[in-house]
Amino acid sequence: MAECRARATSTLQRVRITAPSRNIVIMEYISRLRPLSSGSIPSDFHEVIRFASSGSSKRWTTRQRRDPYSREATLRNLKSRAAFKLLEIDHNHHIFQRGQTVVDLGFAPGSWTQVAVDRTGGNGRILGIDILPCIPPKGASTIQGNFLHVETQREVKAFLAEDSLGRPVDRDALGAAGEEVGYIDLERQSELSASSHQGVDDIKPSANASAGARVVDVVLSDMMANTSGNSFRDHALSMDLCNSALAFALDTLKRGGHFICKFYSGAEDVDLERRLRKAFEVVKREKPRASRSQSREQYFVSKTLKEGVTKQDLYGDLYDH
Ligand SMILES: C[S@@+](CC[C@H](N)C(=O)[O-])C[C@H]1O[C@@H](n2cnc3c(N)ncnc32)[C@H](O)[C@@H]1O
Repeated sequence: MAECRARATSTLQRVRITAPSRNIVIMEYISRLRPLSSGSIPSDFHEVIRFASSGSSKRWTTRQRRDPYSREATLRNLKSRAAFKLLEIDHNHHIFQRGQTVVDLGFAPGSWTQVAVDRTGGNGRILGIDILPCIPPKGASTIQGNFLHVETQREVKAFLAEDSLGRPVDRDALGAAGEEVGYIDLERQSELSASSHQGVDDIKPSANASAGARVVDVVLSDMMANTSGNSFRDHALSMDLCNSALAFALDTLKRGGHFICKFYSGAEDVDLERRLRKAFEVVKREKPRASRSQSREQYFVSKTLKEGVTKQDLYGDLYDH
């Protein structure tokens, strides 16, 4: 069954890559005309954090209203309060630089993606993946699919291997300077180009796509399904997601690249930490202040991929696809 479905909304362009097994459709946000101004992402976010309380109100809505991170996220046009976790991690560990390629696993609703777009200076290459359908934040491309499925990961690698995909788009190439290009124009343009030359609908993955091109500077994973209340089950699922994300990162990160992943603490997180230490120069556990104190979530911040480490070194043939 196709996991990645075609979706189109205004200012989105449909891009088809011919994957080995089937056609997939990826949403590429073509309108990089108005990247987030740096003023949209709080540089004074620690001021917000200072006012945070761990206050436990009974009702979620009341909690949201009282939560300074939620209020601040709304004011700053951020998709969710989760942005403040990544902002704190970046503040402490200096993850992002201008022009980087960033893969954001479990991106929806998109606040980490917004931070990545902003922190890479509006000219980075940002790709989000989520099992849920979600409109890409401005300046990012997204793929909908279950990241635990081999096919989804192949599609992500095929996208990354095509250097032209997900890059900032030249406004003048799309329409007259200063003019907003609408969805219908983009659709029409896409139809026209498909008939006249090799357009985005005909791009074949490069030969190195399935081998995993090492073009990524940062892999983020905030993936987690809704918690079930069964802490053993939640921990086990979280470990599956983290290990899958790490195996992917080892295939796609450049040497010196960084990997940040959320995990639900439990008996097996020491095994994950051991693997991370084999692969990265620096590994830290973080509990950002925006992470609710009653939640078992924590983050591994792993910096500087060591030379020559492969997923086979850490997992044998477990993720051999
Ligand atoms: C906590 S949310 C991420 C929030 C996001 N970082 C943000 O800032 O908006 C976790 C996301 O992981 C996604 N997710 C969970 N399991 C997944 C899977 N197997 N494949 C892809 N996405 C998954 C969920 O759909 C959800 O959107």
